[in-house]
Amino acid sequence: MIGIIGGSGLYDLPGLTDTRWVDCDTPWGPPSDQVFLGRLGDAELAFLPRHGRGHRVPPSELNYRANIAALKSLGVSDVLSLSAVGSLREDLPPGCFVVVDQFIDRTFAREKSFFGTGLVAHVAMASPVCARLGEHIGRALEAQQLPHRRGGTYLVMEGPQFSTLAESRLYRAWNCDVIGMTNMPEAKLAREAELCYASVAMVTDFDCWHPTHDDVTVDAVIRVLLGNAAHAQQLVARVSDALAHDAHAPGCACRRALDHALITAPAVRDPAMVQRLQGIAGRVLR
Ligand SMILES: CSC[C@H]1O[C@H](OP(=O)(O)O)[C@H](O)[C@@H]1O
Ligand SMILES: Nc1ncnc2[nH]cnc12
Repeated sequence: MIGIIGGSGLYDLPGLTDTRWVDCDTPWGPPSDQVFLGRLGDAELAFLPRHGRGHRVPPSELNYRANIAALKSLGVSDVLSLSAVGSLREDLPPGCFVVVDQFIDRTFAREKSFFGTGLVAHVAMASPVCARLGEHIGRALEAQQLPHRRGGTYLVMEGPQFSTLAESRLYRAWNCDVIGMTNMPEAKLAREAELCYASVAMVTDFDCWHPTHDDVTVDAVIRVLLGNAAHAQQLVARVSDALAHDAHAPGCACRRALDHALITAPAVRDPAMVQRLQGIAGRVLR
């Protein structure tokens, strides 16, 4: 099953058949909303609006662990994340799509791991995005002839306020390409859950650094997003179809991310923690 996490402005997924909204609960609590299940061609989809329908939950209060655990519990193996971002580069104007391949995580007020005292794990994050999934997204954007760039660094800020001018200039000096508030710890948790994860960033604004463009506002973000919603939906359809027929998926390294990650000696593992983690790490805990 393919998981779609819809960001700002993307609160449903039209065009599916056999649809239903289902409740999910996880050992970390409930996700942002019910999950929308349905079929699109040969693909089974599970869609979760990241902020809940109507955009109720701000980035710092999202239960990222519950969102990822809920998708995993439904049988999701690949997660396509859709996000609104500000651009930190002149050559990435609003309306452009970026297939993100790196992150700088500047968030500080979020739970970032399923693991902890009693069962410690360290997964690799050098390549935070599934290259196979990123390739499918790149091909789909090309086929749709949408303005896009393959590869880019997404700076994840805590928010909810937008950046100061000094911060925006700093992130540009760090060679970041786009800025948003949500893809971390989402990508880290997907890796811990052994899910293939990739993010498509839809540029909605030039943040606040650009000398001849207005500073970002929610209105401007939503205006650009709504103008691109149909493109995003077509992208989901193309990528889902490619994934449904991808024979390489089972061999993907993301799906074995926990092979060498657990460090707590089996004899001193907390049994309650081990129990809680069955849905996430059961493959290596049995
Ligand atoms: C509505 S502008 C700020 C908001 O939009 C982005 O969210 P998402 O990644 O879910 O599309 C950004 O990260 C902020 O949360
Ligand atoms: N400029 C910006 N900063 C942070 N998050 C955003 N989401 C969309 N535009 C953004």
